[in-house]
Amino acid sequence: MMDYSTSSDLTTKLLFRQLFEKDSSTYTYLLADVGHPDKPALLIDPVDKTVDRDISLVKDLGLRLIYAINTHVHADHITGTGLLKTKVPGVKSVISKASNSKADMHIEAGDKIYFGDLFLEVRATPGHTQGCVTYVTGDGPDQPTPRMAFTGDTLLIRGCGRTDFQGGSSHQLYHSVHSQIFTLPKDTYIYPAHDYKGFTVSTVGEEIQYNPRLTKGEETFKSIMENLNLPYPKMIDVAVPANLVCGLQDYSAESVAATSK
Ligand SMILES: N[C@@H](CCC(=O)N[C@@H](CSS)C(=O)NCC(=O)O)C(=O)O
Ligand SMILES: [Fe+2]
Repeated sequence: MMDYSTSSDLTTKLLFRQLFEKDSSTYTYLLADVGHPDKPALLIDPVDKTVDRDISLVKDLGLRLIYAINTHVHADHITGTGLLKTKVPGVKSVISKASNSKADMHIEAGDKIYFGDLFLEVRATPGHTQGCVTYVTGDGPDQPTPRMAFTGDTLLIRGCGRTDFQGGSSHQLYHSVHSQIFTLPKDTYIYPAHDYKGFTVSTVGEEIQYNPRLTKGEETFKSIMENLNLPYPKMIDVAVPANLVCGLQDYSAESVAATSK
């Protein structure tokens, strides 16, 4: 009798959705282990404005949301992680220790964030901000998972995050990308936190070959970054202080305590 448990069946354990918030051109990612009886799920870089959409999708798919994760302290929109905590019981907020922000869990390089049998591994990729991290999918015990890197604003498709505020450093960003992202297998999918040109996904191999900034030597890269002449994000003065407390704009003692416990 034929064995139909082919490798494509084995990869169906990971449920993956890419979601978009149009005002800030932000991607939010939903991942879940649907092979696990609880169907545990996580959201990467949720936006406050689209939290209800995300919760509704989680419900439709019968998932149990356990983590709301940020790649960094965003400057252009308010994170949905704090709001998700108030709307979905049991959700834990996650951000890097180096971001110096309030969250339930502070992660650092090498940590693994498990959802069911699957996990995300943390890589420190500072440069756009001091606390930027990239989350890379890892395999379950006996199931291969498509390899994906959630790069936040460190590596964008054919671009990269700016380095002119929030402790940014083009020297650090250059080395983060070359040592932590470009060393991943070339077929690793790149999923960034934003896209302004209509791209949705790239690969490590594609960016090594075609990224117009990061294919250059470091000195040329620094010069490109110094001459971007981008206006500051419109929401920076509101977004950064709010995102340092998980996106909750209510600074009452109860709310901050709830966010940081
Ligand atoms: N116009 C937008 C902000 C655009 C912007 O500055 N994007 C950031 C990522 S969000 S912190 C960035 O790093 N861009 C790099 C680039 O090359 O575009 C707004 O006003 O919100
Ligand atoms: Fe950013």
